[in-house]
Amino acid sequence: MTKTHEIATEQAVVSRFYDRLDELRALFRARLAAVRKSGPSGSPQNRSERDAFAALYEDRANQLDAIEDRLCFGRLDADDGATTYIGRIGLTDAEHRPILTDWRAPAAAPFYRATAAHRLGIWRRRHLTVERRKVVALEDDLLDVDRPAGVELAGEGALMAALSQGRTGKMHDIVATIQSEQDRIIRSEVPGALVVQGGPGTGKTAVALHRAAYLLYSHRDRLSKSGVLIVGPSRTFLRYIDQVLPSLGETGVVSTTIAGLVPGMAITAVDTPQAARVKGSTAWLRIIENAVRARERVPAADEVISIDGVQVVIRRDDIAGAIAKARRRHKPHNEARLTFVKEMLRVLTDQYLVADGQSPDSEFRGVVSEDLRTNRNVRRALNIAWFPITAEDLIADLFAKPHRLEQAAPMLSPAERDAVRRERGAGWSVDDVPLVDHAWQLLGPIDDGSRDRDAEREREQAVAFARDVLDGSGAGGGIVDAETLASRFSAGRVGGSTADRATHDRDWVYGHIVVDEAQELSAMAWRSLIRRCPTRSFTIVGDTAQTSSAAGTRNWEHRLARPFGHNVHIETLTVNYRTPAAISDLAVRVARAAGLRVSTLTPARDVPDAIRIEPTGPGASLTAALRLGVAEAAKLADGTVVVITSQAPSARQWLAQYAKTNAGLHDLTRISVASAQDVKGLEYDVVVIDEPAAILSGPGGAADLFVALTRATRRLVVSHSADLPAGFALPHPGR
Ligand SMILES: Nc1ncnc2c1ncn2[C@@H]1O[C@H](COP(=O)(O)OP(=O)(O)OP(=O)(O)O)[C@@H](O)[C@H]1O
Repeated sequence: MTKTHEIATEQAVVSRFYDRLDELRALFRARLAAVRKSGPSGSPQNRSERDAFAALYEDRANQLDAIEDRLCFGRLDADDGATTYIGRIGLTDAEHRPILTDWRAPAAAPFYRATAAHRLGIWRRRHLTVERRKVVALEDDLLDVDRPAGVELAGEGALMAALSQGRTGKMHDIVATIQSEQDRIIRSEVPGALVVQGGPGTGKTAVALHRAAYLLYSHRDRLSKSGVLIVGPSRTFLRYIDQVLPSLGETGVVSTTIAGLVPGMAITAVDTPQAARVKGSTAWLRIIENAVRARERVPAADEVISIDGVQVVIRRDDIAGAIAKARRRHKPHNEARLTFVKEMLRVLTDQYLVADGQSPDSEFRGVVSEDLRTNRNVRRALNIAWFPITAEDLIADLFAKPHRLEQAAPMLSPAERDAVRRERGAGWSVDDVPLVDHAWQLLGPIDDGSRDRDAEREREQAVAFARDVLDGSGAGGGIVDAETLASRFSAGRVGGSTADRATHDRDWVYGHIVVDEAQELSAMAWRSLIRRCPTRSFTIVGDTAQTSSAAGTRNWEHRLARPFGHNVHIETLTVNYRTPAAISDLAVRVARAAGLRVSTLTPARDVPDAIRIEPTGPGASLTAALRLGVAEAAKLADGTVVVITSQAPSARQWLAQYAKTNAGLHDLTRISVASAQDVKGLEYDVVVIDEPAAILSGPGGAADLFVALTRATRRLVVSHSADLPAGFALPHPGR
């Protein structure tokens, strides 16, 4: 058969898959519309079934809508004559016979694993390149050279084609070209923490995301209820990866940064390396506990308070007893405070009634207790003894008030305590987030009654709705009243998707957590994550050579031993799929010369003229870099350019001004400006680095320069007026 015929044959198959996809989309949309049309009436059971079906149809319709490009990308031909088509999702025909196999199904594994040496019963693996529903190319890997094939051998053509494409600013899935070392990790059933260590561009992020999709597929029952959390280094990074899982048909995943773990904390401050190191230590588990305990204290002396001429004494012994009683409840501080206050009010009410000549069982007991509760002096005295406080206030106080920190943190040296000193209102840093998170666990929310009021309002609405249902349907008949019905409604309520509920619940426990750029996490940040997944089912990806945070790690075993014990399995990726060989080699040389312990990197490809070094006059490097960036962007037919500089704010101003004065002259949408920190985990077609020596001597040091040097998929341009750091000398200098 000629190649054209082969393509036509495959086109017929692929068109059938798209027809079926369209049919299913229409089917689920119609079902969803029908369920929604049935309205809110019906028995409570009908109503909750209706909600469940609506959620199911909506999920499936959304999933089918998200799948469009490259629905089918592969075909396996087995020795026994069977043919299997591999796609992003599985499809069955109208008679429920499988026609397309999900890439995550066991039957699809040979597509990624089979080699000539280990054929796994497969003689041909075919890559289909499909653009807008049209089959445009075929590439075959013949695993049994004795078998004839109609088309020429294509080897790694599909992979190379994928790697050479212009970048769009969004990460794409790699489902059609996953390599076998990556597939092993994606499908790994390792319990506990699976660490994927690898140099830049080795596909760690891609592997982590595909593993999340794989786990959601193969452990759907468990994970669809608990959900998967993805933790990335920045919001920009999360935006960069946000299409990957939907394109694989998975929409129910929550993503966040460490900073985003505590809602409402705006990160505006940056810690010194010394402060970051101190704040990352698990000594804070004890320090914060001490700080909370310091808000539960027996006063120095008894206090006499007069209420309407009757005297009551707030006795130290009574306070000590009430504190002990409240602590025995093992509830968070703000919640346990209710027990403390209740106990003190009981004691004070007794005192008052006796002092007023009444019996302790007096019918006025309730009134007296309420008077005491609302009395300003009583309130103040009880607050001093058991202070209601938010997590943010507790931590801000520790930083701002040296005596409080000294009291809570005797294990820190005076220099360490000084390092974390910060005025109130000076803003939060990312290293503060795990501390506030831990404080929140020990404190809980302050109960100001608003939660009760909200719950009460919600309940009133539920009862009103239940009454309507009873009136409208004639159901109940004295067997069930509106209140009971309302309770049943709320018990069986469908409260949005798992991802929605997880996002809004601070105590949510996930079934699995994926952590990217995990080398940056401090020991305290690991605590925050473990609390969100106590089963310790984690995929952890990172590169210890790229660590820039002083609180991060350079050794996985060391950092993960405490939170995970022996449950840590480390895998390594070595092939660099991103950077052309010349750039990859340069980056490794510079990093090693700067003292980084860089993992071995084997570049998957090279491109000619990948490096250009541009010396400039003193002080002219940044402007030169920006001009070079603009020129590179003008040359690109597709793709993105970034100028990485330690002076990002000035560079942004320059670019904005340039855009104004050269309006219409250049398309500046392809070019952006960033610091080395900003580009962690990201990639661009062309990278222009301004003054590498300045990045090397900046806060992130060699790791930041290594990150900057490894972002380019096509070309690296270096602008410098200062001497280049060691390792830059090119074996064959670029122009
Ligand atoms: N099997 C593959 N097929 C096609 N593209 C791949 C494959 N593996 C990785 N890539 C591509 O290589 C690039 C680098 O991958 P990725 O960002 O996952 O690397 P990384 O190891 O996380 O890098 P870094 O440490 O710099 O963040 C991406 O464009 C990714 O799509």
